[in-house]
Amino acid sequence: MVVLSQPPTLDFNQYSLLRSTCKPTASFADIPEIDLSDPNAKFHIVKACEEFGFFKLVNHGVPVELMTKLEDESLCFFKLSKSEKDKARTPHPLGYGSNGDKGWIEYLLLNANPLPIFSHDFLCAATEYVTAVKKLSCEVVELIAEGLKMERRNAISKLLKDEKADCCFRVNHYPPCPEMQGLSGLNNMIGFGEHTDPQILSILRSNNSTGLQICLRDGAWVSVPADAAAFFVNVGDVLQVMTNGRFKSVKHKVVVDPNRERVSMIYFGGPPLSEKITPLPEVLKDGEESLYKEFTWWEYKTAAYKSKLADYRLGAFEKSPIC
Ligand SMILES: C=C1C[C@]23C[C@@]1(O)CC[C@H]2[C@@]12CC[C@H](O)[C@@](C)(C(=O)O1)[C@H]2[C@@H]3C(=O)O
Ligand SMILES: O=C(O)CCC(=O)C(=O)O
Ligand SMILES: [Fe+2]
Repeated sequence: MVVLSQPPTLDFNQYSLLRSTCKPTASFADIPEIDLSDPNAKFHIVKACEEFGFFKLVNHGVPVELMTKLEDESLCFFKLSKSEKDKARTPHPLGYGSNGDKGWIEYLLLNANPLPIFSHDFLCAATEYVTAVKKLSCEVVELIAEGLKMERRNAISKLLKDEKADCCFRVNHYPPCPEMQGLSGLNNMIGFGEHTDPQILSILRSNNSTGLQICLRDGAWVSVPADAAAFFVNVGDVLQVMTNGRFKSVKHKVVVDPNRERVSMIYFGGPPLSEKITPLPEVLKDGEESLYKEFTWWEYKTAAYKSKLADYRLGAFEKSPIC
């Protein structure tokens, strides 16, 4: 029998943390929208990665039923009792997790290469979804290579296609929060604190609830309008290094409306652990030097997992300027 879980409860510290850090933010209609069927998509993607480190992807070819099937399966999991869900807590960081220092969230974090056996129906839906999104992520980075006029169209995609590629997949659930609903003046709270994603790129899909916010170059936070049929793509820290800072890893966070349930599914495309991360030679102009020290993805990931969510993780890997 499936037992519905009790809504999570807030203690005083969590409550102050969640409410104190959010201010209302304007919805931002100018998020770059890339139509994958547009022959110039590659140039628009490069421009969006340079200006925002973020874009919306439409006409991507992934059937919406594949998305909703996994969303439904995920909700079946999150509706289980706490003790059932706790059975999916595996050694940190993978498996089921909740709240912690991130915000008002519970999640499943899975290794995408290959996906672990979980429940049969969840596994089928997740496998189908991850296969489609992985293919899409390779298409996107191949367009990036073309847009950057690189000879090796597969310079980045070969890392994601590698059998040892360190990719992971996450489903986030931001449950409605009854304790917040009754409080006047509070119509939003931190679901996932501000951070950048460490990998090459992330592909996100959410249900029709808003919540995702990105930080623009001038430091302003803007809210991304929800679109359950689209994907949203983030430049990650590794892609920032591979483009020698030409693309910026976008700072983002989730601020949720306590009256609405949000579900998001994110594929994080990372390279093999042993891969040396350096700027792609094709991206460097004559005489341009790398802004970063050489490191492997394993070294970066290890350091990232020791850091706090909001830390500027690339800082430790930047070369000090020569005066
Ligand atoms: C606090 C942390 C959570 C995180 C690992 C980290 O130490 C810093 C980066 C965080 C992040 C952000 C993007 C992804 O959601 C994630 C899975 C990742 O690879 O880096 C999370 C990590 C996590 O939740 O375990
Ligand atoms: O849940 C979301 O919409 C975004 C979550 C996120 O940024 C992450 O999991 O890294
Ligand atoms: Fe993220």
